[in-house]
Amino acid sequence: MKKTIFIIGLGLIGGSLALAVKETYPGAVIRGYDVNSRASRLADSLQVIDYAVSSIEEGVKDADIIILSAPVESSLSVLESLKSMDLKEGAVVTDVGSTKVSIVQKGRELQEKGVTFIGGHPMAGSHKTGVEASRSHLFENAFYILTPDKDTPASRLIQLQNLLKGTKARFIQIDAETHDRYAGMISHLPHIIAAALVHQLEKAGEKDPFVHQLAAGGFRDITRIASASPTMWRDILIHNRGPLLQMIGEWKSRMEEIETMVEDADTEEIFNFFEEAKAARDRLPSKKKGAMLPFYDLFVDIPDHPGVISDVTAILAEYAISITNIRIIEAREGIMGVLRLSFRSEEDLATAKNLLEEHMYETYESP
Ligand SMILES: NC(=O)c1ccc[n+]([C@@H]2O[C@H](COP(=O)([O-])OP(=O)(O)OC[C@H]3O[C@@H](n4cnc5c(N)ncnc54)[C@H](O)[C@@H]3O)[C@@H](O)[C@H]2O)c1
Ligand SMILES: O=C(O)C(=O)C[C@]1(C(=O)O)C=C[C@@H](O)C=C1
Repeated sequence: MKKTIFIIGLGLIGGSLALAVKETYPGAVIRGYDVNSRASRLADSLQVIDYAVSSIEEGVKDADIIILSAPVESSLSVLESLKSMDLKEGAVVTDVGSTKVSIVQKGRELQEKGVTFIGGHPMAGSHKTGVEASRSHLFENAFYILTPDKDTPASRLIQLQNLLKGTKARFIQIDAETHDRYAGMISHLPHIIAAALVHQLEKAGEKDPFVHQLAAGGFRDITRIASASPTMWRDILIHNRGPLLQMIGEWKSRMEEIETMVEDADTEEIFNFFEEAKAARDRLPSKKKGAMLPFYDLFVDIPDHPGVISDVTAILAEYAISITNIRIIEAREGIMGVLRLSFRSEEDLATAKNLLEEHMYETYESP
């Protein structure tokens, strides 16, 4: 394919898309632009893009596909500025923003220019930011939501999905309002709660600084996402206010129900609360089918003795299985610890599991 792609916003998502497109279409030309010239230079020197341009006007010239991958508020400003620029007749413009209603509304205004706007949201990511964190496999097996209009030409939709097939994501189409409600529930509300938990720990730490040292396993797992970009999340909350206000209201009622159970020391209700949550959590679709699980984790029981981690990594290295992340959980002197290994793909995870089990390690996929 000899198409010209222009990516605006060269961070984690823009960079990951550029890498995925290049893997499938080495002949495609990928231009990039970022307001932050350091990000542009880095994307260029890491060869995530073919070359950086110094303005959006320059980048859109003759571009067949334009991908907006800046935070939502910035993508909205870019969409506004595209209205007065020379765009190629028939070009497709898309975005990757975590909210869709306001973006899709603004995108529609480009239609008069003979271009097609299709809203998009690859539903995988990370708490890391910047082009240096990008990887071509970031979206593998994740849902990639597209929000076309009724009058979006099917040919353009197919063209966009073909371009992005290197992401190995699962494309689905839903309307922008439904998207924002779903994303509010499974991504935005959890993010607010994670950040609020961190604030609560901070407050407690003012009186008892040692409490920070104790924040391990569970707290770290549930609050990992609170390390994400504040700019990105500010924009998400501002552009998904309606659904989020309703969900925050429901959350407060849930907290009040729990408060009552605890106040009443209602053992039966408390047990049911956890039992029902466990059953529902265990019923969630597996990684194969679910969204939002870009990391393939394997948990391995390890005895507490020197050399055990290098033994595990050597077994995997022999079969060229890359580990993308490694962490020891609950290793205390003299007892079994748990090693959490993250892999790039489900295949790597399955192979690693077989290899380690052949070497008598006990493994499991959820802790
Ligand atoms: N991080 C995730 O997990 C995730 C997942 C899916 C979608 N998204 C969405 O993707 C978008 C980008 O997120 P990210 O994680 O790549 O963030 P990032 O911070 O890694 O990258 C964003 C980049 O956009 C640049 N930028 C900001 N304003 C710009 C402008 N006006 N013109 C050009 N560049 C501009 C920034 O300088 C930065 O380099 C956001 O809209 C976010 O909602 C994020
Ligand atoms: O895995 C993470 O770190 C993320 O927060 C990724 C995550 C999410 O799952 O909520 C965050 C926002 C995006 O819009 C999509 C994905």
